[in-house]
Amino acid sequence: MADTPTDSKSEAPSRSLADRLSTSRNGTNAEAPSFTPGKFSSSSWASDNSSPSSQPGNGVEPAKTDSVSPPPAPTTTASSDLAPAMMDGGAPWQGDSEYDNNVASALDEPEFDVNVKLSDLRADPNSPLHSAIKSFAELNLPPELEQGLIAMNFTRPSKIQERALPLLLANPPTNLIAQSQSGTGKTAAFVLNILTRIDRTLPAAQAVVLAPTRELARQILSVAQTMGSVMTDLTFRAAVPDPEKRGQKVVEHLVVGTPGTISDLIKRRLFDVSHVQILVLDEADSMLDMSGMGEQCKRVKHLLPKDVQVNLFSATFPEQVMGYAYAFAPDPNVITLEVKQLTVEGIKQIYMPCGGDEKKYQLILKLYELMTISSSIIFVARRDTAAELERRMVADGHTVASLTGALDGPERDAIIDKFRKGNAKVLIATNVLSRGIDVQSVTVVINYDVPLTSTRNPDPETYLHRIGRTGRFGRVGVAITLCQDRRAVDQYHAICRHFSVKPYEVLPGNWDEVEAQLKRIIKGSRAGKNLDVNA
Ligand SMILES: Nc1ncnc2c1ncn2[C@@H]1O[C@H](COP(=O)(O)OP(=O)(O)OP(=O)(O)O)[C@@H](O)[C@H]1O
Repeated sequence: MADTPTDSKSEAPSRSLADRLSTSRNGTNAEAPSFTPGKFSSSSWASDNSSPSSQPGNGVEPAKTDSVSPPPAPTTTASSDLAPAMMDGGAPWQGDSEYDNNVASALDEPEFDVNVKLSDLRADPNSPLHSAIKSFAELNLPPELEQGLIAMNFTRPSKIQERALPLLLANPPTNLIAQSQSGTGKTAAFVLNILTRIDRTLPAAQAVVLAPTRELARQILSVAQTMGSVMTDLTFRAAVPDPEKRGQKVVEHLVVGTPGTISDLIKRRLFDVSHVQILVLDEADSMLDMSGMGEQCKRVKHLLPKDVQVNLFSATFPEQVMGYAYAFAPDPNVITLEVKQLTVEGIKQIYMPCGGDEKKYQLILKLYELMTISSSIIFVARRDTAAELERRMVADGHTVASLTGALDGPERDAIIDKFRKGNAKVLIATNVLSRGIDVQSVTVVINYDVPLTSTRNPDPETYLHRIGRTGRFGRVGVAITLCQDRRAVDQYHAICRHFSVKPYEVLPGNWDEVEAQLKRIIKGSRAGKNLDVNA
Protein backbone atom coordinates (compact mmCIF):
# COMPACT_ATOMS: atom_id res chain seq x y z
CA MET A 1 0.00 0.00 0.00
CA ALA A 2 1.47 3.29 -1.05
CA ASP A 3 0.60 5.12 2.07
CA THR A 4 3.17 7.75 1.54
CA PRO A 5 2.01 10.71 -0.39
CA THR A 6 4.13 10.67 -3.50
CA ASP A 7 5.34 13.73 -5.15
CA SER A 8 8.45 11.87 -6.09
CA LYS A 9 10.84 14.20 -7.81
CA SER A 10 13.71 11.70 -7.48
CA GLU A 11 11.86 9.20 -9.58
CA ALA A 12 10.48 11.62 -12.02
CA PRO A 13 12.15 11.02 -15.36
CA SER A 14 11.70 13.02 -18.50
CA ARG A 15 7.95 13.08 -18.48
CA SER A 16 6.94 14.73 -15.28
CA LEU A 17 3.30 15.45 -15.48
CA ALA A 18 3.67 18.47 -13.30
CA ASP A 19 6.03 19.96 -15.85
CA ARG A 20 3.27 19.77 -18.34
CA LEU A 21 0.50 21.01 -16.20
CA SER A 22 -0.02 24.67 -16.01
CA THR A 23 -1.00 26.41 -12.88
CA SER A 24 -3.36 28.68 -14.57
CA ARG A 25 -5.03 30.70 -11.97
CA ASN A 26 -6.04 34.15 -12.57
CA GLY A 27 -7.45 35.88 -9.61
CA THR A 28 -10.05 33.64 -8.17
CA ASN A 29 -10.69 31.89 -11.47
CA ALA A 30 -9.08 28.72 -12.72
CA GLU A 31 -8.32 28.13 -16.34
CA ALA A 32 -10.33 25.55 -18.16
CA PRO A 33 -8.40 22.58 -19.54
CA SER A 34 -6.71 23.00 -22.88
CA PHE A 35 -4.66 20.62 -25.06
CA THR A 36 -1.12 19.74 -26.11
CA PRO A 37 1.11 22.31 -24.51
CA GLY A 38 3.07 24.29 -26.98
CA LYS A 39 0.49 23.85 -29.61
CA PHE A 40 -2.45 25.13 -27.89
CA SER A 41 -1.88 28.15 -25.83
CA SER A 42 -3.96 28.66 -22.83
CA SER A 43 -6.92 30.79 -23.10
CA SER A 44 -7.13 33.73 -20.87
CA TRP A 45 -9.73 32.75 -18.44
CA ALA A 46 -10.06 36.14 -17.04
CA SER A 47 -11.50 36.76 -13.69
CA ASP A 48 -15.21 36.51 -13.79
CA ASN A 49 -15.34 34.65 -17.08
CA SER A 50 -17.13 31.43 -17.30
CA SER A 51 -19.68 29.60 -19.23
CA PRO A 52 -23.25 30.15 -18.55
CA SER A 53 -25.13 27.62 -16.73
CA SER A 54 -28.75 27.45 -17.29
CA GLN A 55 -30.42 25.93 -14.37
CA PRO A 56 -34.04 26.30 -13.74
CA GLY A 57 -34.80 28.28 -10.67
CA ASN A 58 -34.66 26.82 -7.25
CA GLY A 59 -38.05 26.25 -5.84
CA VAL A 60 -38.49 27.63 -2.39
CA GLU A 61 -41.18 25.92 -0.51
CA PRO A 62 -42.12 28.08 2.35
CA ALA A 63 -42.36 26.59 5.74
CA LYS A 64 -44.10 23.32 6.12
CA THR A 65 -44.27 22.56 2.83
CA ASP A 66 -2.31 3.61 -9.33
CA SER A 67 5.75 -0.33 -13.23
CA VAL A 68 7.54 -1.54 -14.43
CA SER A 69 7.41 -4.54 -16.76
CA PRO A 70 4.43 -4.61 -17.00
CA PRO A 71 2.54 -4.54 -13.73
CA PRO A 72 -1.10 -5.37 -13.58
CA ALA A 73 -3.52 -2.55 -14.09
CA PRO A 74 -5.21 -1.21 -11.04
CA THR A 75 -8.22 -3.34 -10.64
CA THR A 76 -11.74 -2.32 -10.30
CA THR A 77 -13.31 -4.66 -7.87
CA ALA A 78 -16.94 -4.92 -7.15
CA SER A 79 -17.64 -3.05 -4.01
CA SER A 80 -19.61 -5.89 -2.51
CA ASP A 81 -16.41 -8.00 -2.53
CA LEU A 82 -14.57 -5.45 -0.50
CA ALA A 83 -13.30 -5.45 2.96
CA PRO A 84 -15.05 -2.34 4.19
CA ALA A 85 -11.78 -0.78 5.22
CA MET A 86 -10.73 -0.58 1.58
CA MET A 87 -13.57 1.72 0.79
CA ASP A 88 -13.81 5.37 1.61
CA GLY A 89 -16.97 7.24 1.64
CA GLY A 90 -19.37 7.07 -1.21
CA ALA A 91 -22.54 5.50 -0.28
CA PRO A 92 -22.61 4.92 2.51
CA TRP A 93 -19.96 7.14 4.01
CA GLN A 94 -17.34 5.37 6.09
CA GLY A 95 -17.01 8.34 8.33
CA ASP A 96 -13.99 10.06 9.63
CA SER A 97 -12.66 6.85 11.24
CA GLU A 98 -12.53 7.53 7.85
CA TYR A 99 1.18 6.01 -26.98
CA ASP A 100 1.89 6.68 -29.30
CA ASN A 101 2.73 10.18 -28.74
CA ASN A 102 2.07 11.22 -32.24
CA VAL A 103 -0.64 13.72 -31.73
CA ALA A 104 -0.52 15.82 -34.82
CA SER A 105 -2.66 18.43 -33.28
CA ALA A 106 -4.51 20.92 -35.28
CA LEU A 107 -5.07 22.74 -32.04
CA ASP A 108 -2.84 25.66 -32.79
CA GLU A 109 -5.40 28.36 -32.61
CA PRO A 110 -4.40 30.76 -29.90
CA GLU A 111 -7.47 30.54 -27.79
CA PHE A 112 -11.13 30.17 -27.78
CA ASP A 113 -12.99 33.26 -28.57
CA VAL A 114 -15.95 32.87 -26.38
CA ASN A 115 -16.00 34.18 -22.89
CA VAL A 116 -19.04 34.53 -20.82
CA LYS A 117 -18.84 36.64 -17.76
CA LEU A 118 -19.94 35.63 -14.33
CA SER A 119 -21.99 38.77 -14.40
CA ASP A 120 -23.88 37.34 -17.40
CA LEU A 121 -24.62 34.21 -15.43
CA ARG A 122 -25.87 36.26 -12.57
CA ALA A 123 -28.21 38.15 -14.84
CA ASP A 124 -29.82 34.88 -15.97
CA PRO A 125 -32.73 34.17 -13.64
CA ASN A 126 -32.38 30.46 -14.41
CA SER A 127 -28.80 30.34 -13.14
CA PRO A 128 -28.17 29.15 -9.57
CA LEU A 129 -25.83 32.12 -9.31
CA HIS A 130 -28.62 34.56 -9.97
CA SER A 131 -30.09 36.69 -7.26
CA ALA A 132 -32.73 39.31 -7.51
CA ILE A 133 -30.96 41.47 -5.01
CA LYS A 134 -27.85 43.35 -6.01
CA SER A 135 -25.77 43.15 -2.88
CA PHE A 136 -25.44 41.50 0.49
CA ALA A 137 -26.24 44.87 2.06
CA GLU A 138 -29.90 44.26 1.26
CA LEU A 139 -29.86 41.32 3.64
CA ASN A 140 -29.18 43.61 6.58
CA LEU A 141 -26.18 41.68 7.82
CA PRO A 142 -24.10 43.15 10.63
CA PRO A 143 -21.59 45.68 9.15
CA GLU A 144 -18.59 43.62 10.31
CA LEU A 145 -19.88 40.69 8.29
CA GLU A 146 -20.14 42.84 5.23
CA GLN A 147 -16.44 43.53 5.74
CA GLY A 148 -15.92 39.78 5.93
CA LEU A 149 -17.70 39.35 2.63
CA ILE A 150 -15.42 41.92 1.09
CA ALA A 151 -12.50 39.86 2.46
CA MET A 152 -13.99 36.89 0.62
CA ASN A 153 -14.42 38.97 -2.51
CA PHE A 154 -18.14 38.24 -2.55
CA THR A 155 -20.15 41.06 -4.01
CA ARG A 156 -23.58 39.56 -4.68
CA PRO A 157 -25.33 36.60 -3.16
CA SER A 158 -26.03 33.48 -5.18
CA LYS A 159 -29.57 32.18 -5.41
CA ILE A 160 -29.24 29.85 -2.44
CA GLN A 161 -27.72 32.63 -0.36
CA GLU A 162 -30.43 35.05 -1.32
CA ARG A 163 -33.17 32.58 -0.52
CA ALA A 164 -31.79 30.85 2.53
CA LEU A 165 -30.46 33.82 4.43
CA PRO A 166 -33.74 35.60 5.13
CA LEU A 167 -35.21 32.28 6.29
CA LEU A 168 -32.18 31.54 8.46
CA LEU A 169 -31.94 34.98 9.99
CA ALA A 170 -35.62 35.42 10.86
CA ASN A 171 -36.68 35.30 14.47
CA PRO A 172 -37.75 33.17 16.14
CA PRO A 173 -35.15 30.88 14.52
CA THR A 174 -36.65 28.21 12.28
CA ASN A 175 -35.11 24.97 11.04
CA LEU A 176 -34.08 24.81 7.38
CA ILE A 177 -33.54 22.02 4.86
CA ALA A 178 -31.74 23.59 1.92
CA GLN A 179 -30.66 22.10 -1.40
CA SER A 180 -28.62 23.81 -4.08
CA GLN A 181 -26.29 22.63 -6.84
CA SER A 182 -22.62 21.92 -6.04
CA GLY A 183 -20.40 24.97 -5.88
CA THR A 184 -23.15 27.52 -5.49
CA GLY A 185 -22.22 28.91 -2.08
CA LYS A 186 -24.11 26.93 0.53
CA THR A 187 -21.23 27.28 3.02
CA ALA A 188 -21.47 31.04 3.12
CA ALA A 189 -25.23 30.82 3.67
CA PHE A 190 -25.00 28.86 6.89
CA VAL A 191 -21.80 30.56 8.09
CA LEU A 192 -23.36 34.00 7.74
CA ASN A 193 -26.31 32.95 9.85
CA ILE A 194 -24.00 31.54 12.52
CA LEU A 195 -21.76 34.59 12.64
CA THR A 196 -24.78 36.86 12.85
CA ARG A 197 -26.23 34.99 15.80
CA ILE A 198 -23.14 34.42 17.96
CA ASP A 199 -22.96 36.57 21.06
CA ARG A 200 -19.24 37.30 21.42
CA THR A 201 -19.65 38.60 24.94
CA LEU A 202 -20.55 35.07 25.99
CA PRO A 203 -17.41 32.90 26.23
CA ALA A 204 -19.12 29.67 25.26
CA ALA A 205 -19.73 27.47 22.24
CA GLN A 206 -22.87 28.61 20.47
CA ALA A 207 -22.80 26.90 17.08
CA VAL A 208 -21.84 23.41 15.93
CA VAL A 209 -21.27 22.43 12.31
CA LEU A 210 -21.01 18.74 11.49
CA ALA A 211 -19.23 17.62 8.31
CA PRO A 212 -18.48 14.09 7.02
CA THR A 213 -14.69 14.43 6.74
CA ARG A 214 -11.85 16.29 8.42
CA GLU A 215 -10.98 17.95 5.11
CA LEU A 216 -14.42 19.45 4.78
CA ALA A 217 -14.57 20.47 8.44
CA ARG A 218 -11.25 22.28 8.10
CA GLN A 219 -12.44 23.97 4.93
CA ILE A 220 -15.64 25.20 6.51
CA LEU A 221 -13.71 26.47 9.50
CA SER A 222 -11.39 28.37 7.21
CA VAL A 223 -14.31 30.02 5.40
CA ALA A 224 -15.81 31.04 8.74
CA GLN A 225 -12.47 32.42 9.94
CA THR A 226 -12.11 34.54 6.83
CA MET A 227 -15.67 35.79 7.01
CA GLY A 228 -15.36 36.51 10.68
CA SER A 229 -11.88 37.99 10.41
CA VAL A 230 -13.00 41.46 11.38
CA MET A 231 -15.20 40.29 14.23
CA THR A 232 -13.10 40.82 17.30
CA ASP A 233 -13.08 38.19 20.03
CA LEU A 234 -14.75 35.59 17.82
CA THR A 235 -13.23 32.17 18.45
CA PHE A 236 -13.19 28.96 16.38
CA ARG A 237 -12.35 25.31 16.95
CA ALA A 238 -11.88 22.39 14.58
CA ALA A 239 -13.15 19.24 16.26
CA VAL A 240 -11.48 16.55 14.18
CA PRO A 241 -9.31 13.67 15.44
CA ASP A 242 -6.16 15.43 16.65
CA PRO A 243 -3.86 13.82 19.24
CA GLU A 244 -2.46 17.23 20.15
CA LYS A 245 -5.85 18.54 21.24
CA ARG A 246 -7.03 15.42 23.01
CA GLY A 247 -8.24 16.35 26.45
CA GLN A 248 -8.53 20.06 25.72
CA LYS A 249 -11.85 21.69 26.64
CA VAL A 250 -13.94 23.26 23.93
CA VAL A 251 -14.69 26.86 24.80
CA GLU A 252 -14.76 28.46 21.34
CA HIS A 253 -17.83 30.13 19.87
CA LEU A 254 -17.99 28.11 16.66
CA VAL A 255 -17.06 24.45 16.56
CA VAL A 256 -16.76 22.65 13.22
CA GLY A 257 -16.04 18.96 13.24
CA THR A 258 -16.86 15.39 12.48
CA PRO A 259 -19.70 13.81 14.44
CA GLY A 260 -17.66 11.07 16.15
CA THR A 261 -15.18 13.55 17.58
CA ILE A 262 -17.86 15.99 18.67
CA SER A 263 -20.02 13.43 20.43
CA ASP A 264 -16.90 12.06 22.12
CA LEU A 265 -15.97 15.55 23.40
CA ILE A 266 -19.44 16.10 24.77
CA LYS A 267 -19.61 12.70 26.42
CA ARG A 268 -16.23 13.18 28.08
CA ARG A 269 -17.53 16.48 29.43
CA LEU A 270 -14.92 18.45 27.53
CA PHE A 271 -17.56 20.31 25.60
CA ASP A 272 -20.25 22.27 27.43
CA VAL A 273 -23.06 22.54 24.91
CA SER A 274 -25.58 24.35 27.09
CA HIS A 275 -25.27 27.58 25.05
CA VAL A 276 -25.35 25.99 21.62
CA GLN A 277 -28.16 27.53 19.61
CA ILE A 278 -27.36 26.40 16.03
CA LEU A 279 -26.60 22.94 14.63
CA VAL A 280 -25.66 22.66 10.95
CA LEU A 281 -25.22 19.42 9.04
CA ASP A 282 -23.32 20.02 5.82
CA GLU A 283 -23.71 17.21 3.28
CA ALA A 284 -26.74 16.40 5.36
CA ASP A 285 -28.03 13.53 3.23
CA SER A 286 -24.83 11.49 3.76
CA MET A 287 -24.63 12.56 7.39
CA LEU A 288 -28.13 11.28 8.06
CA ASP A 289 -27.56 7.96 6.29
CA MET A 290 -28.36 5.43 8.95
CA SER A 291 -25.78 2.97 7.57
CA GLY A 292 -23.19 5.71 7.94
CA MET A 293 -23.01 8.59 10.38
CA GLY A 294 -26.73 8.95 11.04
CA GLU A 295 -26.60 7.50 14.53
CA GLN A 296 -23.66 9.69 15.55
CA CYS A 297 -25.44 12.80 14.30
CA LYS A 298 -28.58 11.88 16.19
CA ARG A 299 -26.50 11.37 19.31
CA VAL A 300 -24.93 14.81 18.99
CA LYS A 301 -28.29 16.44 18.46
CA HIS A 302 -29.82 14.77 21.48
CA LEU A 303 -27.01 16.14 23.63
CA LEU A 304 -27.72 19.73 22.54
CA PRO A 305 -30.39 22.08 23.94
CA LYS A 306 -33.85 21.19 22.67
CA ASP A 307 -34.51 24.53 20.98
CA VAL A 308 -31.40 24.46 18.78
CA GLN A 309 -31.92 25.79 15.25
CA VAL A 310 -31.16 22.90 12.87
CA ASN A 311 -29.90 23.60 9.34
CA LEU A 312 -29.45 20.81 6.82
CA PHE A 313 -27.53 21.62 3.63
CA SER A 314 -26.64 19.49 0.62
CA ALA A 315 -26.72 19.37 -3.16
CA THR A 316 -28.54 16.06 -2.92
CA PHE A 317 -31.45 14.93 -0.81
CA PRO A 318 -32.49 11.53 -2.14
CA GLU A 319 -36.03 10.63 -1.31
CA GLN A 320 -35.05 7.90 1.14
CA VAL A 321 -33.34 10.38 3.48
CA MET A 322 -36.03 13.03 3.43
CA GLY A 323 -37.92 11.27 6.21
CA TYR A 324 -34.81 11.35 8.41
CA ALA A 325 -34.26 14.96 7.45
CA TYR A 326 -37.73 16.01 8.58
CA ALA A 327 -37.37 14.05 11.80
CA PHE A 328 -33.97 15.65 12.45
CA ALA A 329 -35.10 19.17 11.62
CA PRO A 330 -38.76 19.37 12.55
CA ASP A 331 -41.08 21.97 11.04
CA PRO A 332 -38.47 23.30 8.64
CA ASN A 333 -38.46 25.80 5.87
CA VAL A 334 -37.49 23.83 2.79
CA ILE A 335 -35.59 24.81 -0.35
CA THR A 336 -35.47 21.97 -2.85
CA LEU A 337 -34.54 21.29 -6.46
CA GLU A 338 -35.93 18.87 -8.96
CA VAL A 339 -33.51 16.05 -9.89
CA LYS A 340 -33.16 17.36 -13.41
CA GLN A 341 -32.07 20.72 -12.05
CA LEU A 342 -29.18 19.24 -10.10
CA THR A 343 -26.39 19.07 -12.66
CA VAL A 344 -24.28 22.13 -13.27
CA GLU A 345 -24.30 23.10 -16.95
CA GLY A 346 -20.70 24.37 -16.81
CA ILE A 347 -19.48 20.83 -16.08
CA LYS A 348 -19.14 18.92 -19.34
CA GLN A 349 -19.84 15.25 -18.81
CA ILE A 350 -17.89 12.79 -20.97
CA TYR A 351 -17.54 9.02 -20.87
CA MET A 352 -14.91 6.89 -22.56
CA PRO A 353 -15.46 3.15 -23.05
CA CYS A 354 -11.96 1.63 -22.90
CA GLY A 355 -12.11 -2.16 -23.03
CA GLY A 356 -10.44 -3.43 -19.90
CA ASP A 357 -8.54 -2.30 -16.85
CA GLU A 358 -5.09 -2.09 -18.48
CA LYS A 359 -6.50 0.01 -21.30
CA LYS A 360 -8.12 2.21 -18.74
CA TYR A 361 -4.74 2.89 -17.18
CA GLN A 362 -3.19 3.63 -20.57
CA LEU A 363 -6.06 5.99 -21.26
CA ILE A 364 -5.33 7.97 -18.13
CA LEU A 365 -1.75 8.46 -19.30
CA LYS A 366 -2.97 9.53 -22.70
CA LEU A 367 -5.45 12.00 -21.33
CA TYR A 368 -2.78 13.72 -19.29
CA GLU A 369 -0.65 13.85 -22.42
CA LEU A 370 -3.41 15.49 -24.39
CA MET A 371 -4.66 17.99 -21.90
CA THR A 372 -3.03 20.85 -20.15
CA ILE A 373 -4.79 20.80 -16.85
CA SER A 374 -4.67 23.21 -14.02
CA SER A 375 -5.51 20.75 -11.25
CA SER A 376 -7.43 17.50 -11.40
CA ILE A 377 -8.82 14.80 -9.18
CA ILE A 378 -8.95 11.14 -10.17
CA PHE A 379 -11.63 9.34 -8.18
CA VAL A 380 -11.30 5.63 -7.53
CA ALA A 381 -13.50 3.25 -5.57
CA ARG A 382 -10.90 1.61 -3.38
CA ARG A 383 -7.86 2.52 -1.35
CA ASP A 384 -5.78 -0.22 -2.99
CA THR A 385 -6.72 1.08 -6.44
CA ALA A 386 -5.58 4.52 -5.33
CA ALA A 387 -2.28 3.11 -4.06
CA GLU A 388 -1.65 1.10 -7.20
CA LEU A 389 -2.62 3.89 -9.56
CA GLU A 390 -0.34 6.23 -7.68
CA ARG A 391 2.52 3.71 -7.80
CA ARG A 392 2.15 3.17 -11.54
CA MET A 393 1.77 6.82 -12.43
CA VAL A 394 4.83 7.72 -10.41
CA ALA A 395 6.76 4.87 -12.06
CA ASP A 396 5.61 6.25 -15.39
CA GLY A 397 7.06 9.63 -14.57
CA HIS A 398 4.09 11.52 -13.26
CA THR A 399 3.91 13.54 -10.13
CA VAL A 400 0.78 12.64 -8.24
CA ALA A 401 -0.49 12.59 -4.70
CA SER A 402 -3.21 10.46 -3.25
CA LEU A 403 -5.56 10.94 -0.37
CA THR A 404 -7.54 8.11 1.17
CA GLY A 405 -8.90 7.18 4.55
CA ALA A 406 -5.89 4.86 5.00
CA LEU A 407 -3.78 7.85 5.93
CA ASP A 408 -3.69 9.40 9.35
CA GLY A 409 -5.08 12.86 9.99
CA PRO A 410 -1.90 14.95 9.76
CA GLU A 411 -0.90 13.16 6.52
CA ARG A 412 -4.29 13.91 5.05
CA ASP A 413 -4.03 17.54 6.09
CA ALA A 414 -0.60 17.85 4.50
CA ILE A 415 -1.79 16.36 1.21
CA ILE A 416 -4.94 18.42 0.83
CA ASP A 417 -3.04 21.58 1.77
CA LYS A 418 -0.41 20.79 -0.85
CA PHE A 419 -3.13 20.26 -3.44
CA ARG A 420 -4.87 23.49 -2.52
CA LYS A 421 -1.64 25.42 -2.88
CA GLY A 422 -1.08 23.93 -6.33
CA ASN A 423 2.04 22.06 -5.17
CA ALA A 424 0.40 18.85 -6.26
CA LYS A 425 -1.68 19.05 -9.42
CA VAL A 426 -3.05 15.55 -9.69
CA LEU A 427 -4.80 14.08 -6.73
CA ILE A 428 -5.98 10.48 -6.66
CA ALA A 429 -8.74 10.12 -4.12
CA THR A 430 -11.40 7.81 -2.88
CA ASN A 431 -14.87 9.08 -2.12
CA VAL A 432 -13.51 10.55 1.09
CA LEU A 433 -12.98 13.69 -1.02
CA SER A 434 -16.07 13.46 -3.17
CA ARG A 435 -18.12 15.92 -1.17
CA GLY A 436 -17.79 19.58 -0.44
CA ILE A 437 -14.12 20.14 -1.21
CA ASP A 438 -13.68 23.49 -2.91
CA VAL A 439 -10.45 23.91 -4.89
CA GLN A 440 -11.19 26.36 -7.64
CA SER A 441 -8.27 25.33 -9.84
CA VAL A 442 -9.75 21.87 -10.37
CA THR A 443 -10.81 21.88 -14.01
CA VAL A 444 -10.97 18.14 -14.62
CA VAL A 445 -12.46 15.32 -12.60
CA ILE A 446 -11.80 11.78 -13.78
CA ASN A 447 -13.92 8.92 -12.55
CA TYR A 448 -11.48 6.02 -12.82
CA ASP A 449 -14.32 3.91 -11.51
CA VAL A 450 -18.01 4.51 -12.06
CA PRO A 451 -19.36 5.30 -8.59
CA LEU A 452 -21.36 2.44 -7.13
CA THR A 453 -23.22 1.96 -3.91
CA SER A 454 -22.25 -0.72 -1.42
CA THR A 455 -24.79 -2.95 -3.11
CA ARG A 456 -23.08 -2.38 -6.49
CA ASN A 457 -25.75 -0.23 -7.94
CA PRO A 458 -24.99 2.99 -9.79
CA ASP A 459 -24.61 5.79 -7.27
CA PRO A 460 -25.93 9.02 -8.76
CA GLU A 461 -25.42 11.11 -5.65
CA THR A 462 -21.74 10.24 -5.31
CA TYR A 463 -21.33 10.89 -9.04
CA LEU A 464 -22.89 14.31 -8.72
CA HIS A 465 -20.73 15.24 -5.76
CA ARG A 466 -17.54 13.93 -7.42
CA ILE A 467 -18.04 15.89 -10.62
CA GLY A 468 -19.04 18.89 -8.55
CA ARG A 469 -15.40 19.26 -7.45
CA THR A 470 -14.99 21.15 -10.69
CA GLY A 471 -17.09 23.86 -12.27
CA ARG A 472 -17.36 25.78 -9.00
CA PHE A 473 -19.36 28.96 -8.89
CA GLY A 474 -19.76 29.41 -12.63
CA ARG A 475 -16.37 28.05 -13.70
CA VAL A 476 -15.93 25.59 -16.54
CA GLY A 477 -15.09 21.99 -15.74
CA VAL A 478 -14.82 18.65 -17.45
CA ALA A 479 -15.84 15.34 -15.89
CA ILE A 480 -14.53 12.23 -17.67
CA THR A 481 -15.81 8.82 -16.64
CA LEU A 482 -13.81 5.77 -17.77
CA CYS A 483 -15.79 2.60 -18.42
CA GLN A 484 -13.73 -0.56 -18.61
CA ASP A 485 -16.51 -2.79 -19.88
CA ARG A 486 -20.10 -2.91 -21.10
CA ARG A 487 -21.42 -3.19 -17.60
CA ALA A 488 -19.64 -0.02 -16.51
CA VAL A 489 -21.10 1.77 -19.54
CA ASP A 490 -24.58 0.63 -18.54
CA GLN A 491 -24.01 1.75 -14.97
CA TYR A 492 -22.82 5.12 -16.19
CA HIS A 493 -25.84 5.53 -18.41
CA ALA A 494 -28.12 4.71 -15.51
CA ILE A 495 -26.58 7.60 -13.59
CA CYS A 496 -27.03 9.95 -16.54
CA ARG A 497 -30.65 8.90 -16.93
CA HIS A 498 -31.22 9.65 -13.28
CA PHE A 499 -30.20 13.26 -13.88
CA SER A 500 -31.69 13.47 -17.38
CA VAL A 501 -28.18 14.20 -18.67
CA LYS A 502 -27.01 13.36 -22.18
CA PRO A 503 -23.26 12.75 -21.83
CA TYR A 504 -20.68 13.03 -24.59
CA GLU A 505 -19.24 9.70 -25.72
CA VAL A 506 -15.56 9.95 -26.72
CA LEU A 507 -14.02 6.75 -28.14
CA PRO A 508 -10.30 6.20 -27.54
CA GLY A 509 -8.18 5.05 -30.47
CA ASN A 510 -7.83 7.85 -32.91
CA TRP A 511 -6.13 10.37 -30.67
CA ASP A 512 -6.35 13.22 -33.16
CA GLU A 513 -10.06 12.72 -33.16
CA VAL A 514 -10.22 12.40 -29.36
CA GLU A 515 -8.32 15.64 -29.06
CA ALA A 516 -10.59 17.36 -31.53
CA GLN A 517 -13.68 16.13 -29.73
CA LEU A 518 -12.45 17.24 -26.33
CA LYS A 519 -11.62 20.59 -27.80
CA ARG A 520 -15.12 20.99 -29.19
CA ILE A 521 -16.67 20.00 -25.89
CA ILE A 522 -14.66 22.52 -23.95
CA LYS A 523 -15.30 25.14 -26.55
CA GLY A 524 -18.97 24.38 -26.10
CA SER A 525 -18.53 24.86 -22.37
CA ARG A 526 -17.11 28.24 -22.86
CA ALA A 527 -19.88 29.09 -25.22
CA GLY A 528 -22.29 27.75 -22.66
CA LYS A 529 -23.85 25.25 -24.98
CA ASN A 530 -23.63 21.62 -25.89
CA LEU A 531 -21.99 21.18 -29.28
CA ASP A 532 -22.27 18.10 -31.42
CA VAL A 533 -18.78 16.72 -30.80
CA ASN A 534 -19.06 14.30 -33.67
CA ALA A 535 -19.87 17.05 -36.11
N1 LIG B 1 -21.61 35.22 -3.31
C1 LIG B 1 -20.51 34.71 -3.79
N2 LIG B 1 -19.76 35.41 -4.69
C2 LIG B 1 -18.63 34.88 -5.22
N3 LIG B 1 -18.15 33.64 -4.92
C3 LIG B 1 -18.87 32.91 -4.03
C4 LIG B 1 -20.07 33.41 -3.42
N4 LIG B 1 -20.54 32.46 -2.59
C5 LIG B 1 -19.69 31.42 -2.65
N5 LIG B 1 -18.68 31.69 -3.51
C6 LIG B 1 -17.57 30.79 -3.86
O1 LIG B 1 -18.16 29.68 -4.51
C7 LIG B 1 -17.39 28.51 -4.27
C8 LIG B 1 -18.32 27.38 -3.85
O2 LIG B 1 -18.88 27.67 -2.59
P1 LIG B 1 -19.23 26.50 -1.57
O3 LIG B 1 -18.01 25.63 -1.32
O4 LIG B 1 -19.90 27.08 -0.42
O5 LIG B 1 -20.28 25.68 -2.46
P2 LIG B 1 -21.31 24.56 -2.02
O6 LIG B 1 -22.61 24.99 -2.55
O7 LIG B 1 -21.21 24.31 -0.56
O8 LIG B 1 -20.80 23.33 -2.86
P3 LIG B 1 -20.83 21.74 -2.52
O9 LIG B 1 -22.22 21.30 -2.77
O10 LIG B 1 -19.85 21.13 -3.50
O11 LIG B 1 -20.41 21.57 -1.10
C9 LIG B 1 -16.37 28.87 -3.20
O12 LIG B 1 -15.09 29.03 -3.83
C10 LIG B 1 -16.87 30.19 -2.64
O13 LIG B 1 -15.80 31.01 -2.19
